[in-house]
Amino acid sequence: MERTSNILVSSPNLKYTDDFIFADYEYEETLVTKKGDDLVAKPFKTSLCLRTARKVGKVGIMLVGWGGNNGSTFTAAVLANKHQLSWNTKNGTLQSNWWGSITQASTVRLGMDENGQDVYVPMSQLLPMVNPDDIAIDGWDISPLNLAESMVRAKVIDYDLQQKLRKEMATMKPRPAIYDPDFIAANQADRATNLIRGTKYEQYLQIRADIKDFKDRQKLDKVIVLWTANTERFCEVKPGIHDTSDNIEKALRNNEPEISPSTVFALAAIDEGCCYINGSPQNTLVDGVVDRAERNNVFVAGDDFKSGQTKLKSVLVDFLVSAGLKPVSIVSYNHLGNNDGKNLSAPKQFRSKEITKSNVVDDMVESNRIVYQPGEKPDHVVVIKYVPYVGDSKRAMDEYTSEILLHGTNTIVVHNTCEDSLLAVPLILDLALLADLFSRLSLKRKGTEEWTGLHSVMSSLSYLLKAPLVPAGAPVVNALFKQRAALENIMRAALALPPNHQMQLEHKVPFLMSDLRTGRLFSPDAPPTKKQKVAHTNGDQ
Ligand SMILES: NC(=O)c1ccc[n+]([C@@H]2O[C@H](COP(=O)([O-])OP(=O)(O)OC[C@H]3O[C@@H](n4cnc5c(N)ncnc54)[C@H](O)[C@@H]3O)[C@@H](O)[C@H]2O)c1
Ligand SMILES: O=P([O-])([O-])O[C@@H]1[C@@H](O)[C@H](O)[C@@H](O)[C@H](O)[C@@H]1O
Repeated sequence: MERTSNILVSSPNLKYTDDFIFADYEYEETLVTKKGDDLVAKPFKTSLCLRTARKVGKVGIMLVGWGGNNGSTFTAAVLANKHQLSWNTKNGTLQSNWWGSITQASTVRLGMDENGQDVYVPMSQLLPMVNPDDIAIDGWDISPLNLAESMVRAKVIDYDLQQKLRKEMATMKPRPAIYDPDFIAANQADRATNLIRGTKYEQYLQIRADIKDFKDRQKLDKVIVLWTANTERFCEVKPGIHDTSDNIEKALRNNEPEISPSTVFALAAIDEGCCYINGSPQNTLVDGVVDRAERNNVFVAGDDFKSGQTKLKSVLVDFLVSAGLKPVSIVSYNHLGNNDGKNLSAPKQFRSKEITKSNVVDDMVESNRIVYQPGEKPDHVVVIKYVPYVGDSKRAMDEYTSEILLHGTNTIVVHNTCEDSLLAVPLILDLALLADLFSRLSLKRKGTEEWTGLHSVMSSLSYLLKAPLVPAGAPVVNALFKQRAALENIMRAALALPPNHQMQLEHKVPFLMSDLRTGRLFSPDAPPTKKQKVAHTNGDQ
């Protein structure tokens, strides 16, 4: 698709200034209340104003775990696309791309043309977004290898492309990081030689200094800190320690053992005003961290990139349940041989991943009380095995068994082989770009003065995460296309455009079909044109 020209919305509800896009938007919902045996559905609307800052500024991403498969592959992908590199393989010459990134390689339905045909535009064109070529990258790793050495170790990028990237990536070296052997597998100890020594609080101060240093050196307007380091065991959440910002501050200063390295990174990022995103499954974002983020008006998001098996599961189960079928057994097995798989071969680290991979069907099951009794759930098993030989090429096998008409059964078996990092890296880009976009979005009730941002827990990013963190009391949505619709429609609202409802009545209702043909559909108040008069005379209503 050729790069479209700028999208301009022509509406009395939208105003462009040099600095902002202002949108008046009627947010509509339906309140359902139970009255005796009746469910009463009452539509309601809230008049909102949305404001999107147009100036994107210079954005930097600091990766925790920069030297890992994802971190090194992300860096390679940014540089390969920035320099528009091509490279030779046995299948011929290949060009760089961002396939798998919804911001860079997916489209959104903008509306329809005068013939009623859908018009799609790149998601990146809807609202001002960071250009991936302009991103500055830095980060930390407990391993001392520079990014070229890390890329070679990862064995993800084709050899010829590696050669074109090595020189520039060799100049990139991860900053020393926080290592606590109690939180990641013992088999990671041999790479843990690039460390910040001292107490947790001293380490916290060093991380803050690192962020400041990066921001100053690169003259950045914004830094996003994203965890793509090893999966940690869940921390044991303790009242008086993890529950409030003040308590976690005290615990940090007291060197509390149950404050994990990832939570130290999160607190440092938040206190430097940086959005913090958790790409792994552990419970980094405990209540005290969220409390801190809310007090500092900073965004957090997590947990665990939704890249492969789980992403497919959040589509398949949604399809089965919404089709009135009843998934009764789901088995997800995979083996892989990268360092992530090595770390996950330890029981406590696997348990973190098992949790995020298992909870993804809950909302879909809850949505259908016809096929499921209250509390009833499918059998659901997750298995991950470490097989060094296959490296980053994850082999996933899934079996979905559902009950169908008259208690028949249907079994779907899926086999999926992929370079796991090539699936995760586009999500890292999207998480960062969408976090930046939504941090430039403000809202207020129409007729009031005070603008406020979205909630600090950025649940709008849930499409990209296995176990979406949501504000207290909010429902967790895992169904992938509901998540995607939410993302698209929030972006449309910022342009004063209604949600995509997919009804296409102009192709289903004869008089609307006629209005479409005559052009009356687009200007119902205008005096009928000659075409419309003829249509009217011909009885086309
Ligand atoms: N498809 C995917 O690759 C995918 C999908 C979902 C989630 N994840 C998660 O993303 C994370 C990274 O995956 P990966 O394949 O890049 O793993 P990896 O093991 O290759 O990279 C992790 C890096 O983190 C470093 N590290 C460990 N502890 C650290 C710490 N405290 N501070 C700084 N660096 C530290 C390690 O040295 C390593 O270089 C894992 O937690 C994984 O579960 C990956
Ligand atoms: O995203 P997904 O394919 O469901 O889950 C993946 C697991 O199957 C894999 O074993 C693990 O190494 C990755 O980190 C990722 O979490």
